[in-house]
Amino acid sequence: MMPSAHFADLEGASVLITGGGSGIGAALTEGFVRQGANVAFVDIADGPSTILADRIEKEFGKRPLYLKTDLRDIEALRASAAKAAEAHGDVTVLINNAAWDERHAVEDVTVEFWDNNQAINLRPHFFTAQAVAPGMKRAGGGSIINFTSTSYLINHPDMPSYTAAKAGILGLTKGLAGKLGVDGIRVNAIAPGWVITERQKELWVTEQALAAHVAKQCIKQVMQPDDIVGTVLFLASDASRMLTAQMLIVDGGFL
Ligand SMILES: NC(=O)c1ccc[n+]([C@@H]2O[C@H](COP(=O)([O-])OP(=O)(O)OC[C@H]3O[C@@H](n4cnc5c(N)ncnc54)[C@H](O)[C@@H]3O)[C@@H](O)[C@H]2O)c1
Repeated sequence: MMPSAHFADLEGASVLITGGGSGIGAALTEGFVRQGANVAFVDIADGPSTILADRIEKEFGKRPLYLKTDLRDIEALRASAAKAAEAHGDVTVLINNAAWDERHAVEDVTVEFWDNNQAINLRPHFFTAQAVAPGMKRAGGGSIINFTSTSYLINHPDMPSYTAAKAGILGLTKGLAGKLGVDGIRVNAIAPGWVITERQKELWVTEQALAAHVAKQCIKQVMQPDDIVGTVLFLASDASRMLTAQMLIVDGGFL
């Protein structure tokens, strides 16, 4: 369920989301459009991204700007960040959401696999921030929200390269927050628990694993992509004006 809250300062805000075409990112794209924000998103998945932009335009009369970009290509990513600012004004909300949660056995990991994994799961988070920071400074401030994951905290054994990147994102968040805070730029991380996207259903969900996971949550409900939106809106808005360098966990109270 989409959150009912309305944040007036997000109306007309220039928002850039990575991986905004499917999964949690798609819920974020819709969630920010619902607030009246001008959303640009980068993704590589043409089909879902175009279907999403069409649906949102039809439903809310406001089309998010889909910028096809492989975020492993930093020059292309920089160009897309510039296009978002051209279209909507200086980006004041950046959400680093895209990731690749491929499972991998320790013995199978090559240097190429490791580098490719980090090039999706960690490296873009720095370079998008670098790209939008001058515009945020010009605008008098901004909010950067980096997606990490509880998987690195709960002994998830099947994706060490991913969990290493997700732990790195917290270090990056704190490092950037310290540096960019003087310009009014806040940098926070959000760590979801298990959120049941279409991709999760296709690849990783089994009835047994999901039941066991939900049993450990205080709130015994399966988390949906929409359940992540409210916390991100809060972190983006001036409701969280003095909140920076933090990680908020949204996992239904997994114990
Ligand atoms: N779903 C979960 O259970 C869960 C749990 C913890 C953390 N997270 C985090 O939340 C965020 C969103 O997760 P999700 O499950 O919606 O992910 P997802 O894999 O379903 O979607 C990621 C999006 O990023 C895009 N993307 C992937 N590689 C790309 C590339 N090279 N260039 C451009 N775009 C690319 C994909 O096309 C997709 O639209 C991620 O950072 C993930 O690590 C998710």
